Amino acid sequence: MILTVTPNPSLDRTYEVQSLQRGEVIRAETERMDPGGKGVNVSRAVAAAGRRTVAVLPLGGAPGALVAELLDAQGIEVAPVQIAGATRSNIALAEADGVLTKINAPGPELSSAEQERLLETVRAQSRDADWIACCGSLPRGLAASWYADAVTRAHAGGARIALDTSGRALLEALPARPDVVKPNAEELAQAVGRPLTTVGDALKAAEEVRGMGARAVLASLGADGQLLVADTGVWFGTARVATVRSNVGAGDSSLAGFLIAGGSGPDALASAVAHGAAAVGLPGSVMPTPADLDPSAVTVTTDIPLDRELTEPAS
Ligand SMILES: Nc1ncnc2c1ncn2[C@@H]1O[C@H](COP(=O)(O)OP(=O)(O)OP(=O)(O)O)[C@@H](O)[C@H]1O
Ligand SMILES: O=P(O)(O)OC[C@@]1(O)O[C@H](CO)[C@@H](O)[C@@H]1O
Repeated sequence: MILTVTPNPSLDRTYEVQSLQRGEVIRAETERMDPGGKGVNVSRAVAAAGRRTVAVLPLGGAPGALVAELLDAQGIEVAPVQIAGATRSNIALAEADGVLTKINAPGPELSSAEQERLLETVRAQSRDADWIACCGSLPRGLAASWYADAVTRAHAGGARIALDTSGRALLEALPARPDVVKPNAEELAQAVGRPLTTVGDALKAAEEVRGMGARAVLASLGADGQLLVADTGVWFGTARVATVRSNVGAGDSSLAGFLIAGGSGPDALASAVAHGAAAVGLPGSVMPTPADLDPSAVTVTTDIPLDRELTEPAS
């Protein structure tokens, strides 16, 4: 079973617009709502693959009730922690040329009693978890060391931990030795404190993050693919993508693909890349089903193109 923990979930609202003009009223062509937050998306992708998953998340207010309803409609098993504050709503504005602008709200503040209930729910649910994916930003009230504590407790219970967060929450969790971390290029650049312009830069940064405690690093490099850096080897994966519709949740879909395929080695990387590529072809944060995957479009190699410039250099 893959347990996911999303301390700061969201109601994701995506609007497809022709283009953005600051200061203007922009009429959207389509709108959609998805239950969101990184761990929630991992659970949605794992469930779409027909595998068992439970999503632990605090929920509150009308947006929280809607997130619960949407997850229920998708058949996702949820272990909710009811909170007094309202779950946030995050906005994605998808322009016709493929550029996506995202506005992420800070989310509610969790009281100390709510924080305790969240940890207790994770503990109770983690008994039969093979993997625990701890994902996303921390809401106000949770200390930057929260993921570090969660990793330590989960390891004590025997589960493996995948961590997808950024900034201080990531840096403070690394010494607790998560089994895999999944930074994107920007998060990787932030973690090592320098810009990344080539695949080689990303590889060096990932090795440094392993030096800080991560057992393996699955670095997602947007359109440039993914790097898996582990003690068993280094692999680079890419996939052909016909149309990019929305990259919201592509990283989460990738992490789900990685965990579904065992969570280590080149086959897991191939699954991660196939899931990321399929996710970008779908609207909003719709997670791919096995029918959306095209394994024949995926290439995984140990021949790392160190000098290849990143399409979007990260700083
Ligand atoms: N423009 C693109 N073209 C092709 N593949 C893409 C593109 N964007 C993303 N992907 C695929 O999806 C994976 C994850 O994307 P990305 O690195 O943007 O994740 P992320 O920033 O963590 O996303 P999110 O936080 O929205 O889940 C990439 O490594 C790649 O395999
Ligand atoms: O603010 P965070 O927690 O860093 O990210 C939240 C979020 O952007 O991540 C998901 C995409 O990965 C979305 O469903 C959600 O809106």
